[in-house]
Amino acid sequence: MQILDEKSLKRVIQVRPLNSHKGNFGKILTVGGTRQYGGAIIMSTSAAIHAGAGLVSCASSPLNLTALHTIVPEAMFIDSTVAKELRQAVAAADVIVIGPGLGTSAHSLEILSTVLQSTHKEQFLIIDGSAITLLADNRELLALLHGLQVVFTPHQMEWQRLSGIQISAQTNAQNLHVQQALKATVVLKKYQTVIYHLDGSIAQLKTGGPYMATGGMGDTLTGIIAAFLGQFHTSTPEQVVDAAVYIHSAIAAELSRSRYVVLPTDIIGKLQEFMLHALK
Ligand SMILES: NC(=O)C1=CN([C@@H]2O[C@H](COP(=O)(O)OP(=O)(O)OC[C@H]3O[C@@H](n4cnc5c(N)ncnc54)[C@H](O)[C@@H]3O)[C@@H](O)[C@H]2O)[C@@H](O)CC1
Ligand SMILES: Nc1ncnc2c1ncn2[C@@H]1O[C@H](COP(=O)(O)OP(=O)(O)O)[C@@H](O)[C@H]1O
Ligand SMILES: [Mg+2]
Repeated sequence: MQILDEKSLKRVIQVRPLNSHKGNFGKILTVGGTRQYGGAIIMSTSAAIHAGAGLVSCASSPLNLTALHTIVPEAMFIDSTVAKELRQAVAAADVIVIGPGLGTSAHSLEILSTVLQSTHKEQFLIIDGSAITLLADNRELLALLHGLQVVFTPHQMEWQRLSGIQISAQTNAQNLHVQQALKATVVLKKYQTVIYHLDGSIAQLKTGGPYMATGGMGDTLTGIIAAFLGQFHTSTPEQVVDAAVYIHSAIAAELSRSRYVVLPTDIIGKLQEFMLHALK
């Protein structure tokens, strides 16, 4: 098993070519955010922007539009209640995040279904939060993932729902068995997160701690993974996911030296500086 460390990050982050533009650093679409959970998709979107994504669009309820643009005017907005707009936005993306704050209503399920039907095999699809819970409850949708490049980012309860493995029985052997059947990368989030890769290799995080236990922390991670997959093409997708998971907790660990808890938005605010330092 590989332990994630600074080297995991340094091998992925690259100096940007001078002759480049926003189109070279990934078009990201984040999908989620009901009335109740608007903050979740805003944090995912903001994290993607701060982690260097070239163009980021957020598909959400119009209720979240003003808040989104107040926090990150860099983001474009798609009305997720209009299926045609959503389909077009999915088609235009390199990386799609679905799930932060999506909720589990019938309308949330429609949005998930539209996104899964519109995603194609050249894109990366990061499935998190409510989208994992919805897939666990509507297993016929799993067939739509066939042939797609999927990264699941469940916490232990979401993984229990999707995999059927009780939290107390979530051993590497059990988890690998289900992950390999899903033919997807699984980032199992917990104290010392474990990443199960498509080739059967396993990476583990020893960085990070309970100062990260604030709602929105996982939503923020999805945006970082998306931005990294969208812009770092000299490493394998496995290495890129490892680097994104590492930087999220490495920033938290550094900030925890001077504060009791580290907020998801604190991590977002530190991404640009930390990425620059990783180049040195
Ligand atoms: N500000 C916001 O808008 C927020 C929205 N959120 C969204 O809320 C929706 C529901 O997600 P939740 O995760 O809150 O609810 P879930 O019901 O999916 O999971 C939470 C439950 O899982 C248990 N659990 C067991 N092991 C865990 C682990 N290792 N990590 C985390 N929880 C563990 C918790 O105790 C809790 O009972 C998602 O769409 C999520 O994106 C949350 O991210 C919280 C913040
Ligand atoms: N005690 C802890 N030690 C290390 N990391 C933690 C701890 N508690 C939470 N985290 C991290 O915080 C994130 C929580 O993700 P998640 O539960 O999906 O949050 P949310 O859905 O509220 O955004 C994960 O990356 C997890 O590894
Ligand atoms: Mg979550």
